[in-house]
Amino acid sequence: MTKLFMFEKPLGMRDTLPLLYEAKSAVRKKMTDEIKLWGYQFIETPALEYYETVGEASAILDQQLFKLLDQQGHTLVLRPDMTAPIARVAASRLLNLQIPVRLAYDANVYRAQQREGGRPAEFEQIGIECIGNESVSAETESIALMVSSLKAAGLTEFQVSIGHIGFVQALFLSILGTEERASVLRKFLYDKNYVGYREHVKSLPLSSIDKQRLLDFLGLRGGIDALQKAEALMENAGGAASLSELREIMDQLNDHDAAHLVHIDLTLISHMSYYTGPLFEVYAGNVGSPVGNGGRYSNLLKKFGRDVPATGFAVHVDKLVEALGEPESAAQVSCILFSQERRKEALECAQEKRRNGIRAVVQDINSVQNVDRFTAAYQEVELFIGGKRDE
Ligand SMILES: N[C@@H](Cc1c[nH]c[nH+]1)C(=O)O
Repeated sequence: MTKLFMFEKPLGMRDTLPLLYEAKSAVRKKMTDEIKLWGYQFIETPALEYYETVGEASAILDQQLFKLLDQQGHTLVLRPDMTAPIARVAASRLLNLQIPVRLAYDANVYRAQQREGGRPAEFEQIGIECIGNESVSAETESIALMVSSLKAAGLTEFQVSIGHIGFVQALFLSILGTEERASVLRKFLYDKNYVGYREHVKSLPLSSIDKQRLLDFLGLRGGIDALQKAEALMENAGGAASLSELREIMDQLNDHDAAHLVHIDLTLISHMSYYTGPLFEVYAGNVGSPVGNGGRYSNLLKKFGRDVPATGFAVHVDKLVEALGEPESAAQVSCILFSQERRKEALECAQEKRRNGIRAVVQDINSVQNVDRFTAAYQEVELFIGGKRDE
């Protein structure tokens, strides 16, 4: 008997059919090859982690975690990102061997979704983490490698925005006084709800000068001149160090020949609350949300007993594939149809093709119901049917 909902999947879960699978694996190969060329080492970690350690460190809303219980009664989570599991591995083992350590990953992560038709709850990220590197050059390398791996994947049109959470915090706290008020404004920025932000600022019990500063803050985007405007807006609010870090990063990106792809956006706020310094996002084509993002997180490793800063990025593979557009064509596959008496010839023909890197399907014609429909999916059809031809 057919069960109701037999073909349904849990909210946010998706199947990957052949065409998309091919596109993803091509992108995956190009990106991971590029990351390896920069000396990063790929690692794998389990999909399930303890809630109390990695789950809490992951800095994502609790309601977005998939939780379950193991046989011993411990709460487990499906990892919502790879940064926290990598911090766990690095802190427990790898940092004893080398500092800084450069690690990379290609893994599925899980974030529960509240609504139907929304975002995927399981998706693939390719990314890196550079752990224990104190200097600004770690951020620059992270951005430059993200740019380089996106280019390697074939992406030509994209824009990186870079901001600094330290600057936002310093400015907001100096004007608003409390973290609670600052967090309300940050939420508007995170949602990119600038109308809501403006309305909220106007309703605050502040001097008109301070209100204007908070409104002018929204304009701190663009080229290097945005940093000058930010300096003017700061009025001793602190945050000068953040701005000079950004200046330094932009300067260094010139040497990586990537500065033209990066612009300043001091209003940038991430969904990840562990960022402590520069943070960035990359947008491409007409994909509505970032294809990748990253930044510096200085306090995460402390949760695993190692007080070192780190930085990294992750690219959302499905969004990258979406930005790259439809693949030109499906993979080329030859179809070799045979009847029993010529099976050997058919197999030899297939072997020869495969040796030359050509994909080949070998199919007994007796099991094909409709030859035209079956062969329509293949680029080339060869027949080994009937009595052997006299050579
Ligand atoms: N883990 C972050 C991306 C990142 C990697 N390293 C630093 N940040 C995310 O999923 O959004």
